[in-house]
Amino acid sequence: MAQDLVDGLLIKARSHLPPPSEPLGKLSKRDRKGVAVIKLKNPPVNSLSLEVLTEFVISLEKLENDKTFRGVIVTSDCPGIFSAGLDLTEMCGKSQAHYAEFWRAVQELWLRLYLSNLVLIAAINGVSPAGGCLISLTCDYRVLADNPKYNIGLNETLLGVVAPSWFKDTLVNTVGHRTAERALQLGLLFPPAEALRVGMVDQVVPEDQVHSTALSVMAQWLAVPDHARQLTKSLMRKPTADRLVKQRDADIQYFLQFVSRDSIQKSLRMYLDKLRQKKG
Ligand SMILES: CCCCCCC/C=C/C(=O)SCCNC(=O)CCNC(=O)[C@H](O)C(C)(C)COP(=O)(O)OP(=O)(O)OC[C@H]1O[C@@H](n2cnc3c(N)ncnc32)[C@H](O)[C@@H]1OP(=O)(O)O
Repeated sequence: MAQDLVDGLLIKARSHLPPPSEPLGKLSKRDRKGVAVIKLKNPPVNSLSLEVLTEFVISLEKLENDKTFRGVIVTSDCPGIFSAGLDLTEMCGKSQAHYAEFWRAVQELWLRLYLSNLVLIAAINGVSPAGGCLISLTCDYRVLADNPKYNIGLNETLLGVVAPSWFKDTLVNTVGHRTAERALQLGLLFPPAEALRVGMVDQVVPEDQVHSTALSVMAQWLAVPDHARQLTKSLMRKPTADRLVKQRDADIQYFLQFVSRDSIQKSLRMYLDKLRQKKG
């Protein structure tokens, strides 16, 4: 893989342009070695369309297979928005085959991220609801920019849908059962200070320090021998991932049934209309 990936890897919805070079902060070259940056770029809100999900998986797979890389910083190229979560238009008015393909892609990205051998650090530089939050929760460490607008959480119930069991498991594994239960039932989106208090994120820092902090944290995680850290990560996470692996097809069937219901289609459409009308 091209060496310039060390400096940045843009995931774009409609382009496969080579990544622009990006300064990697104050760390020395040695510290930066082996660290790639995945910047989500699907304006206006970095929604996770089928195309973005697929490109994300391909990029991760390439990085996993390239032994030059030991860590990835996941961040956003859209100002103020880490990711608006799953692309709601992929779940509205489409065919069963499309829903199945979309959901398999969501599963695949989660599995890739959650079980990645790489150190993944989320540099959360914007609002991060639902699927956006899930991406950050799969990372090994989360740094959130201190901006009151940058809420983070699994707000699915507010859309009238249910976060799947593996979304729930990812949250429980991060914040514990009681906090997860309350957050999931109420669809809570936490502002930075609250997100830190409940353990949804590991650090809150001024906005201009998110990237440099992510790099410092990365250096600490990369100081641990890879094989020991990777096996420990697997020990912690594989039981959760295996629960989905064992019932992937059933999970897709459940999603198909759920998303095809008239009541769910109505809820999703109303939510999208509300977003669109917000502009006035
Ligand atoms: C058994 C399984 C059941 C199903 C489980 C499904 C699990 C679901 C997971 C999800 O991730 S669902 C998505 C949840 N996401 C949200 O609730 C976020 C919604 N968006 C927002 O709150 C805001 O857009 C924002 C992210 C805070 C940004 O606000 P801003 O004011 O900057 O932009 P907007 O004007 O609101 O949006 C611009 C543009 O983008 C469209 N849009 C926003 N979010 C999405 C999305 N998730 N998917 C598709 N499109 C989205 C929005 O409608 C606007 O469109 P236009 O009006 O420009 O056409």
